[in-house]
Amino acid sequence: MNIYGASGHSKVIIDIAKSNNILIENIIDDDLSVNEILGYSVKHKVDEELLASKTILGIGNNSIRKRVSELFKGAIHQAIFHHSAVVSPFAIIDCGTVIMPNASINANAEIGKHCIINTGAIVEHDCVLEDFVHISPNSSLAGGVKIGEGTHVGIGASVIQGISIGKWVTIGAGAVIIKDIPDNAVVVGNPGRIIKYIE
Ligand SMILES: CC(=O)SCCNC(=O)CCNC(=O)[C@H](O)C(C)(C)COP(=O)(O)OP(=O)(O)OC[C@H]1O[C@@H](n2cnc3c(N)ncnc32)[C@H](O)[C@@H]1OP(=O)(O)O
Repeated sequence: MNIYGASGHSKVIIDIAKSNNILIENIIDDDLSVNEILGYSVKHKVDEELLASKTILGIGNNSIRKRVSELFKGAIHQAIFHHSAVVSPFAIIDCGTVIMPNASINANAEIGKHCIINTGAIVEHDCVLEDFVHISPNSSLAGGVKIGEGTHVGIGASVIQGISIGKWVTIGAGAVIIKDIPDNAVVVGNPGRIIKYIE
């Protein structure tokens, strides 16, 4: 497996690979100042061979992860799960998605491509997450929540059952979402209130 990006997020991906005995073949980053991560050397050459190879994107920022994914010409590594994550056999998890330690994904949840379900996050039954979503550590989605492309749910946030959250929304740390949220909104607090929109 290749990992593109040598960030903090990549460190946890390396942990997951090691926990599953997945061989890490290359770690690549276009930042020439980054030469090593957790004892692995970092390469900088992004060539056609790499872009045709199955790769996990170690990029935490959702919009940058989307932009970089478009370079990979359909070569996406399967989803990877830390061995401590609990993933229902009735859940559907698409390629490139990373499920961090102690996360739980319950029955009939559907998670798109290149999502991050971070440490200890809970995605309850019947949730539907589009591509490039990030559910931060210790945040919880109750049953049947829908989340649009590129949305970031901040650390420790909660979303009650049946809520629809739009695309490219930012939910602040610790927010409690009890109403539907439109695209591009930034929401904070309990109950969650929209403070601005970011295109
Ligand atoms: C493994 C990992 O590290 S995963 C990464 C996890 N990271 C996160 O969860 C980060 C989530 N980000 C946040 O919570 C941010 O504060 C954001 C995105 C909501 C807002 O950030 P900014 O756009 O920079 O807003 P800014 O800091 O200027 O705050 C604007 C207002 O909202 C308030 N505010 C910001 N964040 C929050 C929050 N989480 N809860 C309550 N109020 C908040 C500020 O106090 C400020 O209020 P004021 O105008 O009355 O002074």
